Amino acid sequence: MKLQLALDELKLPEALALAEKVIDYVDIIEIGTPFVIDEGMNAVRKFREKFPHVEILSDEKIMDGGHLESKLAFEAGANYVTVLGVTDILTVKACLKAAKEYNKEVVVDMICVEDLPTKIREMEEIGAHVLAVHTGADQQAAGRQPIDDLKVMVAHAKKAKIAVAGGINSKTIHKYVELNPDIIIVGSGIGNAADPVEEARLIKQAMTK
Ligand SMILES: O=C([C@H](O)CO)[C@H](O)[C@H](O)COP(=O)(O)O
Repeated sequence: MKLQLALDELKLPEALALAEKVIDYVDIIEIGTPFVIDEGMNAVRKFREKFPHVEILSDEKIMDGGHLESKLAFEAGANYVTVLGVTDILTVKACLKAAKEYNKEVVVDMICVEDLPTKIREMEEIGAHVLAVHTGADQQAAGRQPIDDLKVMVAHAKKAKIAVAGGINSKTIHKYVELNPDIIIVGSGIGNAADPVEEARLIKQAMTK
């Protein structure tokens, strides 16, 4: 089970400094969507330079132009790029084509997908590498969590790797670990913690028990 650190809210120097502090507990560094909007692929390149052996995900949440936008991430050094499950299947296929050319992986973010079982089947049929259930920040503010979607994902996914995101922290990590996803994504739980290193340590400890 991998821990993905989502870097969403920081500027590049602060994000690099945070990652350096917690890197021992982190398997995948996510250049989060707000960070991508702010810094572009420059952030992916800087993290690739600084952490040559750590996996990097570019959270572009692609909605169109799947091949071109995936290529940007892979050429900058990302191992994974995200595409939205709610988009056209042609866009996801275009991301997968780029991933094959660069020997990288595509994560389908299932945020706002209404019929998860059908979408899971469609995404597995075309060979998506990772399927991520995700309760977004605005949904979290309305009190929602990704645990029920993760249960549906675990019941229906047969071959894709499974990821989960949405407000997870050291207090809630255990119920997600019990469902044994391949990747647990934590952003604000670590980034906004009073002691981010201790929070990352507790989360990783819960994942490795
Ligand atoms: O994908 C994310 C969100 O849409 C902002 O871009 C976050 O990276 C993801 O939800 C993890 O962050 P937390 O929910 O704060 O753990």
